[in-house]
Amino acid sequence: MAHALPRPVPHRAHPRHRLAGRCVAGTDQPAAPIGADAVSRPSETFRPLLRVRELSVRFRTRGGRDIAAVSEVSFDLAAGECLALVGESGCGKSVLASALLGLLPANARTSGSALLHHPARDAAPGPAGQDRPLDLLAADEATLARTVRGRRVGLVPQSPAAHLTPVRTVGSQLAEIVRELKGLRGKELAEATLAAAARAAFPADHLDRCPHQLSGGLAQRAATALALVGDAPLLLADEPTTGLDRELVERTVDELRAHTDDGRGLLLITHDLPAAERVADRVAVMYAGRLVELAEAGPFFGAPGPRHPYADGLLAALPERDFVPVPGMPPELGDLPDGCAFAPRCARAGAECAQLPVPSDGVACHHPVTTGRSVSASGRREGSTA
Ligand SMILES: Nc1ncnc2c1ncn2[C@@H]1O[C@H](COP(=O)(O)OP(=O)(O)OP(=O)(O)O)[C@@H](O)[C@H]1O
Ligand code: NI
Repeated sequence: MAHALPRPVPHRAHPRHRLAGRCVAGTDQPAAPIGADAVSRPSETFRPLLRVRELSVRFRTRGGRDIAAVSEVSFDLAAGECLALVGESGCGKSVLASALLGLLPANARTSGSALLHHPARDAAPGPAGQDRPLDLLAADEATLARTVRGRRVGLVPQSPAAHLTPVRTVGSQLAEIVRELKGLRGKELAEATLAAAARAAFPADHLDRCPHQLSGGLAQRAATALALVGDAPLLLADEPTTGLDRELVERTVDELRAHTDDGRGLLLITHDLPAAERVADRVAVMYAGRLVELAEAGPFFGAPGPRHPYADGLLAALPERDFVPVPGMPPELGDLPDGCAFAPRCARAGAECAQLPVPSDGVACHHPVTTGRSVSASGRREGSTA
């Protein structure tokens, strides 16, 4: 049975297609570069929703080894923007999202900053300092629990089953969140709960089921419905389309994209590059804990294509393209080289790759790719190969 969302967002209407190759949504500033040079970006008019600088996460194992899960990640997320975060399994995407929400385990140590702004109020700072951005990495647990999670930052978790209460129906969990965040009661609450389920294409006739009675795809939709209720200014969606068929993938990412209307932001963590191409304004590519490329989605998926050899390989691995996987395996995050971590898998690697590349103009590579590609992630032809 098809469970329709109220209004699928037409692909061509996305802001990215109006902005591709130009500026970050709603600003006069170019897209943020990665790495240390991002810090020096002009900031008088650019008011990002989220400004992450030099974010690192280290896990200390029982054996005393350090796992470098996230290293010196810097990026901005503008109001109204969808940023897709992509990269192979284990490269640190979920750890990054957990760090932003204060959900890391006790053996984790973070450094850097992640400033969450009040988009509407930042234009006119208030007298009592209430409008100052909140550093999510420095905030205490009470602040995160009371004012951030679900309210200022929503999360579609990667493992919905682990985040849903197993012994309560989806309907009661959804109603509880709607009551808490919207203050509704009685008939209005029932109607708003049904509407919240429909937003994530969760079928109304399954609301009386407990999470363990649901398929993986339905549990995913339940988690998405819960995350959307608060209309949080920033939404982190960690693999929100796992277990969904193509049509539902597209409906789900369109609904998430619609979340960015009215100046809200979306960080979409996904393995699904065609889904990222469909809705993202920009793409951040992560490898072994580092951002290796941060690019406008239009040129990245179309022409001239990605510039980091790893990003180029990720796109080439798609069935719609060359269907050739990136050779080799990602490195152990507990035993990273001093230089470029991708070098052992990179056909372009040379002696200079023993040094860590300094990010420049959105790419961290000593010898970025310069030739273009001709086919989009979804297989669409986008002009000739450069
Ligand atoms: N508590 C922990 N202790 C030690 N290492 C951890 C811990 N949690 C995560 N890691 C490691 O951090 C790395 C990054 O994991 P993460 O879950 O962020 O990857 P990911 O990019 O989200 O992958 P996937 O696409 O499979 O979800 C992995 O190597 C993982 O083993
Ligand atoms: Ni993950």
